[in-house]
Amino acid sequence: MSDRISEKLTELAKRRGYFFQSSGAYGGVGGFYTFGPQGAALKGNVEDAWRDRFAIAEGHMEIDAPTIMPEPVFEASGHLETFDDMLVECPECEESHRADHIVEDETEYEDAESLPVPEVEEIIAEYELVCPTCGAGLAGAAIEDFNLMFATNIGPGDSQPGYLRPETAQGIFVEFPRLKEYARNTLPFGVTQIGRAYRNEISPRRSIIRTREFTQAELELFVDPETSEPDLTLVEDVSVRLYPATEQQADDGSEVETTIGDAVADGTIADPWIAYFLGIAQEWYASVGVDTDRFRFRQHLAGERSHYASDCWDAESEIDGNWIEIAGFAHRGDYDLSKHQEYSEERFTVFQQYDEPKTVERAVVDPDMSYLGPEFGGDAQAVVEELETLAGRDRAAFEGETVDVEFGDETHEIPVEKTGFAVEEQTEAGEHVVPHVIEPSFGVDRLVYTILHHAYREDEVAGEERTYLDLEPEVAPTFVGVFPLQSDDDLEDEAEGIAAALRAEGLSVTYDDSGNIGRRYRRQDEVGTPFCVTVDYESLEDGGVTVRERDTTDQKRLPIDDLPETLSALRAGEVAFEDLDEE
Ligand SMILES: Nc1ncnc2c1ncn2[C@@H]1O[C@H](COP(=O)(O)OP(=O)(O)OP(=O)(O)O)[C@@H](O)[C@H]1O
Repeated sequence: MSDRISEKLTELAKRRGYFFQSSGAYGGVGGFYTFGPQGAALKGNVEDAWRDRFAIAEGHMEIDAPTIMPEPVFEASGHLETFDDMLVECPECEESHRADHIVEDETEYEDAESLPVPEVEEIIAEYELVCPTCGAGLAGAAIEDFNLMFATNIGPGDSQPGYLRPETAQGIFVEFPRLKEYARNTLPFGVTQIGRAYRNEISPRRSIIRTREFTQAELELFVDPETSEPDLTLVEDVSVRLYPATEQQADDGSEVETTIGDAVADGTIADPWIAYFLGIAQEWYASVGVDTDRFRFRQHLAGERSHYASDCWDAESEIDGNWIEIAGFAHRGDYDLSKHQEYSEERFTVFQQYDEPKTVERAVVDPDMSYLGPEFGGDAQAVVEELETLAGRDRAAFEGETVDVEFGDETHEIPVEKTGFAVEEQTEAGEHVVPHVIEPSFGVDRLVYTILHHAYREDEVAGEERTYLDLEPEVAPTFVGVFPLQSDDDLEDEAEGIAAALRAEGLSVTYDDSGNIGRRYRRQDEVGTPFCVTVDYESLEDGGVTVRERDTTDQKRLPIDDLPETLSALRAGEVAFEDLDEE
């Protein structure tokens, strides 16, 4: 069944309102999907569950930044320069493809993305690789670096270029100087964001797995590299399946079944913060319905990592026999904040107090800079601050006859004696630290896809084939379906009353009175609704209804008056259906 699930799921998703290609009235456009009523509800529930675990339970903040940001942000972040994929255009049919994906699909190379372009061109020629669309040979076709960001103009004219953000993270990094104030200048602290990201993917494919607009849930944890540590006792017993770089490189390498505690102890996971997040992610993924037998964490190979990341692991789920990345966990060092500090006017540091004051030698400058001249526009204090950062950072800069001071857009050469430069012993209470960043970055769409795929079931009920989604109650778009057995005013009134009472209890309810009861059950099974309630003529006499459980199709007669309480307890997992007493 496995290799057909994706196709069946795409069909089911469209028919039952999970997701479908958008703008269909105009022929559709590749890489854009609309989540229908069921899909939007499932996605919303997944996002709420993520927020509960990664923001609220961890005590982190959540922000909501714009999706369009000005060009300097992406100059600083490096996206303008390097956020490229390898584009190869077929000389025959002119279809665009990702050259690295063609190489990975057709040869033994597993990580072509990290190879230099000329090497990929050589591999294409050597293996005589062909266009996946028309079969024409690709040897000799030039590979182009294609930047994935969508460009736009902010305001009329083209004087202020902007970009749709390719990740939510930059919206957090650029606001760091303000966010650290909200954290009362104390490390570590975390900032989360759930929002849209945009990448002009060369060939979007495989349904909502690779799209051009998607949702990310990201957490940026800002830590002091010297002093901040996670509490690993909270996750040490969590069982995980790891695929470390060493195993991937070994001839007969395989995944390792271990616990977070053991993986840290034997060095398989070197970074304690990454270990911490893998532990909580493992448990959280299971709670929203990822099948942990079809889930693993894979470490990036050295060549695959971004140059600034000291370690990186991906969460991967198995879909029709292939592993797909659904989240990345990276230790990004001080790269992001240092870059924004370098390119902007702000300070991206936190003052970290020493346990005890230290005596240090420091270059100091004369605070009275008024004699520097009119070119500083009376803003001598800003020059002093500039010099102080220079003094603190780089003593060597003072060894010449002049020092270069960058101020405004210009570099000024200032004679050392005019700066009042001297070395003095000072007692310092602490220092300005550029925090390091640990980033768990979750893709919501790929997770929604994984949840649906892993929940897809086919069985037989009363001699008929049935399809159902074994969704966790916490994320299922509808928790309970309520039906009158037949078209009858009294039954309908009673059923509508029950639906209203359940909604008032905070449960998501679908009321359905169309078609025969068997079809209504099938409909809810396919949507993944855990329970259905049917009102029949006896209900009007004895105040009881039939409650049916999705997976087993077992039915029980339960009192109407208790339904809100009983169903809430079932949703919260406080009681199991099989343990409920019948009327
Ligand atoms: N085009 C996309 N469509 C849907 N989700 C995406 C897409 N690109 C990235 N994501 C999601 O965002 C998460 C974090 O983004 P990241 O930059 O690490 O992805 P990536 O390594 O570039 O992904 P890939 O290698 O598959 O392009 C991914 O794990 C994935 O779940």
